[in-house]
Amino acid sequence: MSNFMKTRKFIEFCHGAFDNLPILVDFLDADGKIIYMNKVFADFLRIPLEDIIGRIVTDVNPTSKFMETLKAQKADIAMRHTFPSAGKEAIVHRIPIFGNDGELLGGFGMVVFEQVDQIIGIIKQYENLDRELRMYKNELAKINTAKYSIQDILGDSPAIARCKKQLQKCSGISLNVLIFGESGVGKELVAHALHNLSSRHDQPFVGINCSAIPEHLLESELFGYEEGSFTGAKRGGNIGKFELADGGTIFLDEIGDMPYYMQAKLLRVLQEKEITKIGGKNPTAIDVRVICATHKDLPLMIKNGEFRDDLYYRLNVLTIEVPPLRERSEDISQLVRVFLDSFWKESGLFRKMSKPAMDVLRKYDWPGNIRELKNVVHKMAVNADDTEITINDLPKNILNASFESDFRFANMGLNDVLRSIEKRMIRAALDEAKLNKSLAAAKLDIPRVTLYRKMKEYKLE
Ligand SMILES: Nc1ncnc2c1ncn2[C@@H]1O[C@H](COP(=O)(O)OP(=O)(O)OP(=O)(O)O)[C@@H](O)[C@H]1O
Repeated sequence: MSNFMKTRKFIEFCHGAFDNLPILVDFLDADGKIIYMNKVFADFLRIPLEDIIGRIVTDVNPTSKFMETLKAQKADIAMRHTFPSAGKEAIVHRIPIFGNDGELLGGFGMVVFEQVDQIIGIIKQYENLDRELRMYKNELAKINTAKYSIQDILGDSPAIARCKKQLQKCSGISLNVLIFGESGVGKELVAHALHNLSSRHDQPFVGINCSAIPEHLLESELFGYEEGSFTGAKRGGNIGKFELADGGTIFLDEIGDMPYYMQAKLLRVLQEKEITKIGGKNPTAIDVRVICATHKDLPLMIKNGEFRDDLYYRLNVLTIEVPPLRERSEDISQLVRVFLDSFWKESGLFRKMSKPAMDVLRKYDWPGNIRELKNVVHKMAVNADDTEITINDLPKNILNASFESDFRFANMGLNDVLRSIEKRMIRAALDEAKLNKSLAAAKLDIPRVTLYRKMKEYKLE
């Protein structure tokens, strides 16, 4: 072998292998004599090739450390080295070559980066990309977090206390959860709180509303797609919500609106614990807790052939029922107070609810639940002329419903009903006017003397 490196055959081999490569390469014999160098290396050194071959490496390049490498018989990998003739600092490999018996045959040299500035540039570019990536990851983490905790679920009524107790129980068990309840009762809030109470709280929480995504996009939203899997697919493909939620929780809101064929795909994901992107060949394992919510009657949907029973049984392991607001009217005053406080913070306008107005709100049966209550309170706060929101600021439908519910079963004649309404309105106006008769008369839009007469008549003095 020692002979072979010095043979013409070896030099011919080097010419064939390295002459046309754009990589800077040379070979030395065991004494440090350069036996081969390709032209790109000689050009880099700015020394004619014929003045290099056959000379000791330090004669060609006085700063060379190759003699030390040969002496130490140990490779120097990715070393910084200055080539004075080129006027450049480069990164080089110096590798000793050994024969079968372990004897030193020579050395192989290679310039990895011709200029250290190049790598510094590459490192800077990499650092910038890394910084950008971290920024996007942070942004993504901010989007994919559960915003609400159990403390945000207001109310102390027995109905909501039962719900919160069940929530706490479910949070400790890492199984899928189905949340059900009417629209606007706070199912999404419960899902957030459930994630925040669970052991996955520092992992992503990714929500998707199955009814808000067009049917043909739902699969790619959930599972992602590979590049070129359909016309209009983005370069590099797209990551799906399940993958985004890996390690954490996915919240599938309005699960009752998931198309039937997608229900089968979801069931497969729950069973196999892996997802396959659209256009992808290999499944990826995922560890995601699934929380679903619906206001629909899933057993009825199963009967009608609209929801898969196998998926239902898979999802229905742990359930939380969120009660409608009409079953927890004790909580209304607290909710109103908190909504008015947040309105104050947002708008700078201080408002409080008068007692008669609050009484009506408490009696109303709120088909739109807390969402409706929140909207109504905010609207009344905006429209009120004074800091106190009065009965006059109530939406007509709520006021009418309040009177209707009072008189529907009362078995009273029209005159009695009218008198009762009149008496109640006068009492409310007096309450709100803090017994200031002129103000109360103005509120009722009647002369003061009429108010006095009616107060006497209804014994409201
Ligand atoms: N217990 C609660 N305390 C405070 N705010 C609540 C409570 N429950 C619900 N809300 C508020 O009511 C609104 C509706 O809640 P949410 O969206 O969670 O209801 P939902 O049951 O998921 O409705 P849908 O079925 O229409 O999706 C939100 O603004 C939410 O912040």
